[in-house]
Amino acid sequence: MKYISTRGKAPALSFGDVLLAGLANDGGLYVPETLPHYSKEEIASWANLSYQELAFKVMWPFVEGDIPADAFKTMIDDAYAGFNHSAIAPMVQVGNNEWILELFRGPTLAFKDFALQLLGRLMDYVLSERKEKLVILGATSGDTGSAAIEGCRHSDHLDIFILHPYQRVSEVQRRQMTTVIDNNVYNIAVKGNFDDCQGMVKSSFANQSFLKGAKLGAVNSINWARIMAQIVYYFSSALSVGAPHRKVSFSVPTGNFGDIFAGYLAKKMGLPIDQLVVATNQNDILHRVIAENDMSRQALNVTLSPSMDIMVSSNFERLLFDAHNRDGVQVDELMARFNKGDVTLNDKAWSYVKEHFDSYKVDDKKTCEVIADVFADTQYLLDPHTAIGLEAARHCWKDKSVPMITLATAHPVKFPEAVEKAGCESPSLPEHMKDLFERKESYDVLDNDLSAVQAFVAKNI
Ligand SMILES: Cc1ncc(COP(=O)(O)O)c(C=O)c1O
Ligand SMILES: N[C@@H](CCOP(=O)(O)O)C(=O)O
Repeated sequence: MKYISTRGKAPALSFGDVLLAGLANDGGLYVPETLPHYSKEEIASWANLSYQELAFKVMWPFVEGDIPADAFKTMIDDAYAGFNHSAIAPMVQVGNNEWILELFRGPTLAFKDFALQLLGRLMDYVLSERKEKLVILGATSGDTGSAAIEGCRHSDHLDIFILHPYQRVSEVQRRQMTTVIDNNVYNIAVKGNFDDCQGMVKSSFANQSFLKGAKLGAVNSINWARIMAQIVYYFSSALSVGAPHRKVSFSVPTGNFGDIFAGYLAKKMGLPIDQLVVATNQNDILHRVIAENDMSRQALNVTLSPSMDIMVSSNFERLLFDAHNRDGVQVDELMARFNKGDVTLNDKAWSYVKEHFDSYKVDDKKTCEVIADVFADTQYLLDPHTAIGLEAARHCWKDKSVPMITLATAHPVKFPEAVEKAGCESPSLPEHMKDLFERKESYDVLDNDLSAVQAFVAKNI
């Protein structure tokens, strides 16, 4: 499988090269040149597979040629061995035809584990084959950081630097990152917001001279392998409620547009998806562009769903590439305009976006109400991101005979502030995190300044 850049100027690469490259050297994001497509019969034949077997079926075409089948199977088995439910991504019913897909059963209690447990192993495999090392620079609004650290910390081939916005992640999220005291793990709190952190990561890819010859790698969803691993649970959950013999809809709490983009790809690969609902918090650029064709950048709000406090949604560029007939020149020009301020899409591109996505925005007050109401009705405790997803699902759901699956992207224990504001009791930490608040923390606080961050990285590799 070859991968091409959304801006059309970078060379086409194989899976192994894309995995290590992260961002394309023209500033674009890598996407598969072509997608595999599965017939209804073939998808139906996967109904009784384990999650791991299904993962192999779905992802194999993307890695074939670069990773041997047996090695890939072992990586998949190892990646999901640490999940605390045998179904890996179990489903819970919260209403008539209304489902929650629990994606927080991995070691760091967020959906990021699905991809990052695998990504660390894939990188390790490819780097050891090539006898190379990689410097990982990642940005997090709270969850990617700990999942990436957990996925990469045991590697001899990786040094990992994670930027999080100072005082803007929950305490549980921060401690999950900063209490990992390994020689190859560095946490940096940047006095800025997530977009600042992500901007620094992208600028560092554009000019890597500060690394003095070392190579930079990505763990954010700009890395194609992140998206690839997230496609699997759309298939597993849809199969469990009767697809492909019936349609299924999904509602996805959305920030960087990676998770829902994986759902869009599942649809293009043959999964009969009726609706894909983009659920946002007050940082609603994605809702505005889908509903009103308004892609203007506004100030970032601090919300009770901090992992979605994102204005520059990296993966939206991957969708824009399809919406512009995969013309990198148009995407390059559009992104240049976006970086200067606001942008509207041409009618054709906007129609494409609207054809595939519905959207809804939920504020903090409503988020708390949903957590409280669902708990009162079902005794099921939602995290604030999932609550936004569920509210958006209920608002946008067009055909109630089609099962609606809301992705539960994190465990509520990570967000006690929202849970308590909703009048619920925060659950206790799971056994493997019981002593999280007693563990020693280590992190550096740096100004919102690219050269300070790059100097820190250069000094520590
Ligand atoms: C808990 C949680 N929900 C939702 C999201 C949004 O996912 P995405 O950025 O893939 O849209 C994130 C972070 O990205 C998250 O950590
Ligand atoms: N919500 C994320 C932000 C980074 O998104 P990513 O999916 O591109 O890694 C987080 O929690 O860190």
